[in-house]
Amino acid sequence: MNENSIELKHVSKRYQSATKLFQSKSISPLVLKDINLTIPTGEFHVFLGQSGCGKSTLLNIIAGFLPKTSGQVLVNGHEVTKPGSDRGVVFQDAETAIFPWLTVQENIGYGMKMQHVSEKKRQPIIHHSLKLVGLEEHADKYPYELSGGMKQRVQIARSIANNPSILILDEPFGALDAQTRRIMQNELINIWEKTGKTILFVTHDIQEAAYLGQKISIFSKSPESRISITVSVDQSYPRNLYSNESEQLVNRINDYFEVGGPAK
Ligand SMILES: Nc1ncnc2c1ncn2[C@@H]1O[C@H](COP(=O)(O)OP(=O)(O)OP(=O)(O)O)[C@@H](O)[C@H]1O
Repeated sequence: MNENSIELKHVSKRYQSATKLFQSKSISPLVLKDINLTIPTGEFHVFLGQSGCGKSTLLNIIAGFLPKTSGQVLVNGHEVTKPGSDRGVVFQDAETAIFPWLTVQENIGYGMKMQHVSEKKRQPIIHHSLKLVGLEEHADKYPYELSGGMKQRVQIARSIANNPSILILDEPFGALDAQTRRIMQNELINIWEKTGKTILFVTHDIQEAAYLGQKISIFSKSPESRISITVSVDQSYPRNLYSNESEQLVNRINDYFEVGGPAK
C-alpha cells in the first residue's frame, strides 16, 4: 500500500459563476491557488481556515465530488476522478445526510445493501460500527428519535461500515452544543486510534483544531487561498487545552489564522 494516503500537487480551483458565464472576458477569481500537501496514511489532519477560504472546496475535490481546475490529487497513489469507497464523507448537516425513513441500523447498512452485500455479511459489520460509535442501544430508532450528536454518530458509523481508508469530515460538530461537541471529539479520537484510518477534518475553530490535529494546515484568506503553514502537534491525547504547550500552540495558530503569519 502507498504510504502516502493523499498527495495534492499544485491544486487550484476556480468556480465558473453563473452570471459570468455570459460575460466572455471576465473570469471569477481562483478560490484555491497552488495547494501542495502530502498526508501520510493514518494521519489525523485538520484543515483550519476562516469562513469562505475554500476548506469545503478542497475536501470536495479530494472526495471526488468536485473537479479541480488544475493540479493533481492522488489518493493511495491513484488520481481522483470521482467519489470512491476508499473515502467516507461525513457532512456538517446530519439532518440532510441520513435517511429519515430508515432506522439507525438500516442507515448504517445502506451503502453495503446497495453494493449487494448479503444480510448475513452486513449484520456483524453494522454491529461493529454501532459499537464503535456507542449506538448499540439505538439500532432500531428512526432519525427523528435521535439527538444531534446521535445523528452525527450515525453518519460516522455509516462511513466506517463501508470501510474507507480515509474518513473526510466537514465541520461535523459545528451544530452541536459545547459539551456534546467535546464528547464527539473524544469519540472521534477513539475511533481513529482503534481503526488507524487517515482522517481529514475541516474546522474554523482554532481550539478544535488544537484539540484534534496531529497536523494542522492553516489556509490563508480568500480569494486565492493557499496553505500558509502546516503545523505539527507533538502532544498526546486527550489534550489539555489549558496547558502551557496548548496555549503556545493556539497563539502560534492565531498568528497565521488572523494575519497569515507572525509579525516581522
Ligand atoms: N458552487 C459554487 N459556485 C461558485 N462559488 C462557490 C461555489 N461553492 C463555493 N463557492 C465559493 O468558493 C469560496 C470557498 O467556499 P467554501 O465553501 O469552500 O469555503 P469554506 O472555507 O468551506 O467556508 P465555510 O467555513 O463558511 O463553510 C467561497 O467564496 C464560496 O462563495
